[in-house]
Amino acid sequence: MKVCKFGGTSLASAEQIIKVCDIITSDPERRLAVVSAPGKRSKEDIKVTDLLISCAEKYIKTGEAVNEMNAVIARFDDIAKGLGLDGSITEVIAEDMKKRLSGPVTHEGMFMDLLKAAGEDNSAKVVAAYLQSKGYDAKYLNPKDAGLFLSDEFGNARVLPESFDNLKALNDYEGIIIFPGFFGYSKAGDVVTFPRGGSDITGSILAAAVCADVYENFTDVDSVFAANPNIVPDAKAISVFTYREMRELSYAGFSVLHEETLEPVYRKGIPVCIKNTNNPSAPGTMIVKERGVNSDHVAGIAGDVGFSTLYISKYMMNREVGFGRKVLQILEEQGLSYEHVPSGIDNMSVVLRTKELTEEKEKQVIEQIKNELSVDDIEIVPYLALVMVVGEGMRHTVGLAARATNALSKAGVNIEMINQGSSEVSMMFGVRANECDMAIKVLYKEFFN
Ligand SMILES: Nc1ncnc2c1ncn2[C@@H]1O[C@H](COP(=O)(O)OP(=O)(O)O)[C@@H](O)[C@H]1O
Ligand SMILES: N[C@@H](CC(=O)OP(=O)(O)O)C(=O)O
Repeated sequence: MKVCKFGGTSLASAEQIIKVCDIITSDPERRLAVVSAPGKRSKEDIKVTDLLISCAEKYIKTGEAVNEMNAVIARFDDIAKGLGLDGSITEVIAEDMKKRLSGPVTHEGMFMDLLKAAGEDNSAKVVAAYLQSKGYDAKYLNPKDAGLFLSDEFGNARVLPESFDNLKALNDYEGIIIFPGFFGYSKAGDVVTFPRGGSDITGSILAAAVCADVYENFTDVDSVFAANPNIVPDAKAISVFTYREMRELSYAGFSVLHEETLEPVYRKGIPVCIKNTNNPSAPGTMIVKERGVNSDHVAGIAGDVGFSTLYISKYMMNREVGFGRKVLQILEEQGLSYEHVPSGIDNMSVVLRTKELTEEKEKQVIEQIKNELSVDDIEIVPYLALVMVVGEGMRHTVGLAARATNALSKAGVNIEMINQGSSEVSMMFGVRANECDMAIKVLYKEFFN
């Protein structure tokens, strides 16, 4: 069996959904399809998930969101009409939206997830209805009925291990299953979503659970390129990446695949193929366990903004047993996870995601570290970007770091931090956020031109 996932761009309009259904039905092995919420039809358009977030925010603030709800229903109605479906599917969606928007908000995170999930849930109902209207044996399946259980971390859920056993049964269904991505249910029965872009994760979980032959991830590009094509327009198309390379690159900014996608399929050794809904005959990019490493030492270059650095210095830090543990414990108490911890004899830097750092948490962390660890200096500096050079062949190649630093310095990009060694397949450079794109461009030129 092939598990295929279609992203928001592939579900954005009736025209796109017809392409999706043609792809599904063109191969009898494609029996399990995961769909996202309708995405942008043009650059200026708004994704349905973003409409739903605005709707939830308005309801939380004012207790009503009729206009926002109608905007969502109108998007689906437009699609249903374009697909030639009768009005009953729009009625189902309108009822569903009204139900989600009834009653008091007892928990904001929970309510937000309930609303966000409506995009994928109703998208799956529309796709299933269209396939049925064309005479196919297709059905919408709700994640609760399938047994997809998640942790109750609203907006940031992780799959619970028992889900894999539950979902195995999907193998036995003979028709086509249309499964909404992005959300599942907590053990208490509440809707919980993955982080944004998380329909990719749903697809990977299903592929692992049914031991699929391949997990096909359909998007709007012919392949994954060696750098983000929005930054390097003529970037080289890459035909094969390893799981490790793709994990590092998606962590660092290759938004084509969510960074948490690969874990379930990696464990089962299921290959992933990124393909284009608008050009399904193009071979796409394969992601596999191993690839032959030839002269392509560097496989890709990615970068992302949105990081902050906590700088701590204390004379003789190296002699203080437990110093690092105490710093990380203070972060843990504030519910903060860390990304990287480069250190020297008398200083330690901790890289954090800026979006996790509220003003209050920042104040608490600084005060606690000052009081409990008597440090000489401490500050949190925002606007850090991490740029990664990734490739399986890098560990066997001498001089790559020198080439990278040289290229950055020639372009006048100031390197704030370097981390090499914790991963055998990557080098990480911390640069100022406003120099991120420039760093990607010069590194691409150095290693690919
Ligand atoms: N290295 C890369 N290779 C290909 N696409 C990339 C890369 N980095 C970022 N992208 C972007 O990822 C987009 C596809 O991902 P996404 O917008 O999430 O699609 P979907 O709606 O299918 O989920 C592409 O249109 C492209 O702009
Ligand atoms: N619709 C959700 C989940 C998702 O995965 O979407 P997409 O496949 O369009 O990236 C979001 O916008 O975050």
